[in-house]
Amino acid sequence: MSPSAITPPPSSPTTSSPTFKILIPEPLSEEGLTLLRSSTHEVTYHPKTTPETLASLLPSYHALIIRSETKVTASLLSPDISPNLRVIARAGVGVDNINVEAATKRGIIVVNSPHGNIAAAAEHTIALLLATARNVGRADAGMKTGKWERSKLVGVEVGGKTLGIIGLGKVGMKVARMATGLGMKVLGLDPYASPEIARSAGVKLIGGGGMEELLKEVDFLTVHTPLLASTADMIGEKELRLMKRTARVLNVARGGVYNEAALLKALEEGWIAGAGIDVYTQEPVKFDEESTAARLARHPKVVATPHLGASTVEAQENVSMDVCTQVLEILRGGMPTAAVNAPLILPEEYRRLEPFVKLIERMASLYTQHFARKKPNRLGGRRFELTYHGALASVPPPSTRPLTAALIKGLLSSISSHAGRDVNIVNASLIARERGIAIDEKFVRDNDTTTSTSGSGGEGGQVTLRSLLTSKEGNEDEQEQEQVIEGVVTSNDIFISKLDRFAGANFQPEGTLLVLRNYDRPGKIGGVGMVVGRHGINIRFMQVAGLSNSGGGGGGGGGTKRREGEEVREKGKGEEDSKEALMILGVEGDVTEEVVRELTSQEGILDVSLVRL
Ligand SMILES: NC(=O)C1=CN([C@@H]2O[C@H](COP(=O)(O)OP(=O)(O)OC[C@H]3O[C@@H](n4cnc5c(N)ncnc54)[C@H](O)[C@@H]3O)[C@@H](O)[C@H]2O)C=CC1
Ligand SMILES: O=C(O)C(=O)COP(=O)(O)O
Repeated sequence: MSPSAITPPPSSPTTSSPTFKILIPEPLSEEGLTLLRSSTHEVTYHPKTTPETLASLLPSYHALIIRSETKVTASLLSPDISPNLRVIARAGVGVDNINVEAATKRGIIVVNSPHGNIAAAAEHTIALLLATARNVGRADAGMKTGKWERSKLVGVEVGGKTLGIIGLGKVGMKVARMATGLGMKVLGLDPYASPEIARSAGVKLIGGGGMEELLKEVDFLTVHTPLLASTADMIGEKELRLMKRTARVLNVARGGVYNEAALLKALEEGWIAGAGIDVYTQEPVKFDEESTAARLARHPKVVATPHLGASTVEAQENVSMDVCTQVLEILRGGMPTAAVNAPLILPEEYRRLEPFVKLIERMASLYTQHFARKKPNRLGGRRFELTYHGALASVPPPSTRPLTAALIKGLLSSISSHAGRDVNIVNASLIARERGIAIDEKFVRDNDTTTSTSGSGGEGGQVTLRSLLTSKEGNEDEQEQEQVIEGVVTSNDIFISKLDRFAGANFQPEGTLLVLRNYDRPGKIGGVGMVVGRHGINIRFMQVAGLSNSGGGGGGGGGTKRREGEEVREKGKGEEDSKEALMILGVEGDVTEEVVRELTSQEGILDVSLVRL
């Protein structure tokens, strides 16, 4: 996807293939590892890294790929321990082992694999359901020690029984469908579930406050919520006491959604009949410490597995590919498909926004380097208005966060004073607020403006970036009150069509540009050509833009490309001396301060900006 949506490599051009460092401190399936190793990045695979080693390794890494055992705490996310970190990828669903808030504050993107192991988790739940019902664990353990026990291990059938599911998300719904297939009656509790979808899966949705009703009725209970402050200890002593003495409970969600001490007591005192447990508050369970988790895992009425919900060959391939693909995409500046701390934007929507993201980022960077270069701290206290015309205005996207993030990123990328943080979709609005930059957006459905996108099919559009002072300062000259850049997306390319008061040129915002404001008099182009030629600088293109109100764009050639050495007809002969024009040169070579000084001292040149995009 986009080479410019999120974060460019530190001080390296986005066009090259940068090398970043990726750390994988937990087991990860080979498919994703192979993908990472085929990139230009440096991959460190240490599947048994201890927390201490992790802290010592992290400073030099840009990406961290983990599963459930690595705890990414706020202290690991402090700038001194992980100064370069830009993405944490969870090869699985649950992100309760990551301090997402601390990551967000630092603009670190957190991604996961929301679908990759869902089938595995649901199937494991059914495995525990049946194993718990039929004492499979104890029977197997007995056989291994030579015991042929039949009468002690009489189980119960699940067909015709009632299963209660708390949390009807991806895993919960899958479990529901499988359970109805086993002939079970399914009751569901989830304040955010869709009643239609639940009904279509044969689930009777219990209304809000229906926990008590559900607990009293079910023969089996399974929880499939994430571990959140609101779901921690959701099933405790009070809830377990409401259940039938013959009921069995399952936990393939997270240790902590059931209160472990209460569950142990319920099993020991016979308030419930059994449990199937895959996840614990302490992982790995420390058996030598006799923790509550260890006592539960050892309990004869418990079928215990060591967090195996996602441990199938297929699920591990899925999650590994999901997160490795996203990590590579993020490291090359693109959009993740499953960012936990960024607004969800569908890949097809992002593809549509991609050229606009690129255009706006370049427009904003041009803004800073052209208008604000002498006073970069003056970005704060300005209001930036993005006006979308054409396709984007006709069918506005569900989210313009990538566009506003591109604006902030472009504004700040050429100046280093944004506290060393990379700007991305995760932290852009926070950084803008901190810097006093206000952003407005407008959608203008006018047919006229789309004319500049002719030939672009339906996907073209025009964006106007207008910057206004929010407070008028005494010494501000008039030109600084309102500054404008207009850009155009055609189906294949992006162009700048207006810069400040000057229009008539259409230049591609890329590479090194020299933007010269001059009196529109003969001889200017020759003089400029001489200076750059003397310094061995090659001119890729030259365009001249005239005052936009001078009629017909007045831009000396209306955007006609001029190459070095070509005979060019100087514009403005006979016009008043005071009339200004803008000369835009795309150049290759070492444009030093000296070159800029020399150009500025040329007769009739009012102002020169060096812009690197
Ligand atoms: N044991 C394992 O290896 C695995 C465990 N998991 C765990 O399963 C959890 C669920 O995964 P998904 O189904 O993919 O998540 P999901 O986000 O699709 O579904 C979670 C559901 O819980 C509901 N919910 C949240 N708070 C609730 C509450 N207080 N009461 C009732 N419902 C509530 C939500 O509305 C949502 O529908 C994950 O967060 C993870 O912790 C997931 C995969 C493997
Ligand atoms: O995806 C999840 O939420 C899981 O719990 C899977 O954990 P794991 O990656 O197997 O350590």
